[in-house]
Amino acid sequence: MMAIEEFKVCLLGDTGVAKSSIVCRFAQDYFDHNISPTIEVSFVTKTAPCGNDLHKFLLWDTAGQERFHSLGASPEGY
Ligand SMILES: Nc1nc2c(ncn2[C@@H]2O[C@H](COP(=O)(O)OP(=O)(O)OP(=O)(O)O)[C@@H](O)[C@H]2O)c(=O)[nH]1
Repeated sequence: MMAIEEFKVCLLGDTGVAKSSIVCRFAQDYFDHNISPTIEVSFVTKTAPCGNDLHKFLLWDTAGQERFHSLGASPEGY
């Protein structure tokens, strides 16, 4: 039986440093030239095989713009 290992990743950083673009490329293998700024926080999951196991990534993409108060917006906290 396959084991599932879970990884929790939170991206933090100034606005425009490409946090969302990295998540988009990682989760969907896609690049959007006109990607919108993140508001508060977005959550994405990606599961990928690794050897005989599965790796599940839980990704929190926070807003870089201070006015969105992303660190206080997560219902689960960090
Ligand atoms: N040329 C180029 N532009 C990039 C690259 N990665 C991201 N960008 C652009 O940089 C800008 C900001 O990218 P985002 O991913 O929205 O940055 P962010 O850190 O998530 O920004 P916030 O959501 O405001 O926190 C966007 O216009 C992207 O298209 C890259 O590798 N090359």
